[in-house]
Amino acid sequence: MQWSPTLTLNYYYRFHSTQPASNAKQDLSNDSSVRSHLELAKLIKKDMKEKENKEISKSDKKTFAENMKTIGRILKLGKPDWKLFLLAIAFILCAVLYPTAAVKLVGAVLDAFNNQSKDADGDLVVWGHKLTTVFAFMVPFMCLSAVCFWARIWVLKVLGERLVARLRAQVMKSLLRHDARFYDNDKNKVGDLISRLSSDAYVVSKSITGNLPDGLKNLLFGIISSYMMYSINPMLFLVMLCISPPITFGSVWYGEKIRKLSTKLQNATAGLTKVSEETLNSVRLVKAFTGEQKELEKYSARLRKVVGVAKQEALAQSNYAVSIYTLYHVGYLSCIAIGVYLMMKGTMTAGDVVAFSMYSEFFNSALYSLTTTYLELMKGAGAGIKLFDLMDYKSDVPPIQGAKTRHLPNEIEFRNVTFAYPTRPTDFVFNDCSFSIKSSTSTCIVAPSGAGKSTVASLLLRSYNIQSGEILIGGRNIDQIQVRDLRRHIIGIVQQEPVLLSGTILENIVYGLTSQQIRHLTMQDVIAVCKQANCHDFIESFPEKYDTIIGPRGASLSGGQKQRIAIARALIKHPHILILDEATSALDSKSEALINETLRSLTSQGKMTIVSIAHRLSTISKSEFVVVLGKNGKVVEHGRFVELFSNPNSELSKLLDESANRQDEDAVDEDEAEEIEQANYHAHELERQQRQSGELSHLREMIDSLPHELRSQLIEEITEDTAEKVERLDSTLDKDLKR
Ligand SMILES: Nc1ncnc2c1ncn2[C@@H]1O[C@H](COP(=O)(O)OP(=O)(O)OP(=O)(O)O)[C@@H](O)[C@H]1O
Repeated sequence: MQWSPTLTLNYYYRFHSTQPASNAKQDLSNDSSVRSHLELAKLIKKDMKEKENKEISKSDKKTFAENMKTIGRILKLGKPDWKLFLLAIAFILCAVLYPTAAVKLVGAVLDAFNNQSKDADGDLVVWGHKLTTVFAFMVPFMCLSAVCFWARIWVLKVLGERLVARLRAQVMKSLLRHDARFYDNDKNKVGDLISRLSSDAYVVSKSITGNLPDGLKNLLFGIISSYMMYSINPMLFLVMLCISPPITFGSVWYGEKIRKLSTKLQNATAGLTKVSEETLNSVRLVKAFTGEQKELEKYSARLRKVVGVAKQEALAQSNYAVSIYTLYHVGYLSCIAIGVYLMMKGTMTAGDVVAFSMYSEFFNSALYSLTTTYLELMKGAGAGIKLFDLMDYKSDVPPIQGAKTRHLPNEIEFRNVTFAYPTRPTDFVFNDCSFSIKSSTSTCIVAPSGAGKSTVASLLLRSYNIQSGEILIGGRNIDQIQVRDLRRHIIGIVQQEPVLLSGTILENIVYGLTSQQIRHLTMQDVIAVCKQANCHDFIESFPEKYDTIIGPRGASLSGGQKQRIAIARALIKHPHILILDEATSALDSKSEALINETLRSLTSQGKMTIVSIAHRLSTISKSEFVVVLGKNGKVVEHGRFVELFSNPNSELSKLLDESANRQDEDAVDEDEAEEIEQANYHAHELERQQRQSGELSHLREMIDSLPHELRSQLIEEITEDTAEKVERLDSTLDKDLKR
């Protein structure tokens, strides 16, 4: 089926019509055009996104109790700072008292002025004191309030940063403890996790340290101004109370809508971070495949989404603000109107009306802010739930459970192991698989691509739990050994694509050692290991030698140099078992031979069992034993390399023949191509020669057909030079034909 815009429309229509989505997907999947399959990929991603959104909206519907529980958990994180928190509250109290007293003073001064209450010196008397005395008290009070205001902001900022640091540290700690299953999950992409650690932690901290004290301040404002209004005029206060609830309920209802939109915005921003993170991490690949435009389009699509949600949020926020503003001023104006009416009736003084209206403003704004506080708290709780979800994940492989073990005999046994990756639970990589590896030997795992060689390494490191069977090291089931000890003291690994961390070469080499081990280590020890790994010479050739900074992920080193440092990093741990997963694939034959010599001497001294994973015959042949895995998840052959290799019917020979044939086929293809090229050249030359000789004979025929005299005359006229030219042409033709 050819792809066409009509087809796209068709599928679009189907997706938005009653036709089941699975049918459209099926059609696309059966289609042979690449565009259909790319379209299918888009639909699959869309499905995944929808699923994710459903989960988000489910988590949005957390109950009030759950949210409160989360807030309690967040507050617990701030426990070490409770004294600082109390201090902040004291500052808030002090900062609140001054403005409420100032309002009272305004009313009192107005009334004193209206009533002309003066003392014998003719000075205005307020609250039984001269106005100057009252001001002499109010000015330092105001200064103290300003200091408290400043201190409140400072203390809360510090509190917030400490809380967010504690939260981030705890999340990071849990993330580092999670097993491979967690990271295999598509939900836990690195970009998402980074976004959780940065923005969600910030939202939590802001909602607790910013909102909780603000809420407290507004609560105090609300209580004090209610009391003041009640004391000025209880009836007017009751009227106020009738107007205020709509503000409260309106705020809560609309605020909830805004909260949902801002969660949506947070998620859209997280998506943007994810895309940019992936693109920038693979920037070399993007450039090599000129994928800049594609990446920019992906990023722009995400940006458009963010702007779209931000627009919705902006609209909701302006609607919210204008409704609150209207309600708020309706309350305020009604209060003034009733106050003036009461003043005219003589039941209230002008000072009381002014003070009451100012208190009502405090009251309303406190009520409004309290609803915002509530919503922000809920937002913080939402972000907190996501962070606590990350922290609460239960690893299948807890790092510190099991017996502490530092020394074990080096033999390995896979006993009836059945295993499928958690993300593909029905696709069994091993099915009742058994083999054993003798102590202090070197064994190579050989298998067709995708048959599970690297999975053997993952299972030995206990990155995953197996479904059934046992994996034994030195006769002990590895699920009874503490994972941390297993990885720290028993197994050393050099991975297919060794990852180095930013820092110096030395830091990378000693990365796997504990601080105690480093304390007893000398530079001579490091150099000895680096010589074994054949990396000492090139490290010494750098100006900063072992203190050379190697850039992020070892960017300033070649693939082979990285591999050798990774080998040194594994060897320096003196592991009982060394796993080499295509560990020497980037090395030249000289370096590989040197390293193999080191490994041979380590195994012959009985210090180490080596399990290597390789494709190349040169690497496989260095191992004493070979385990051949089949595609059926079982071992198809196991034995000494020499014996299996010398037997042409062995599975190993067949596997190696297959790959050799593949190489031969490639070579045959190259020969064929050369032959075709040569044949084309000959054909072309022949054609040219025929054309030339054809033209010549035609000329001869023309000359022969001329009358005798004319022919002689023409021949005379043709100079010797021309004859020579013809001769030369003839001889060239002869040469060409001979060639
Ligand atoms: N994290 C994972 N989640 C799900 N499936 C996985 C995961 N890692 C590997 N697989 C699948 O498990 C199977 C075995 O993979 P493995 O990497 O062990 O093969 P391999 O023999 O080392 O292959 P190669 O020689 O190509 O490196 C493959 O089908 C692979 O797609």
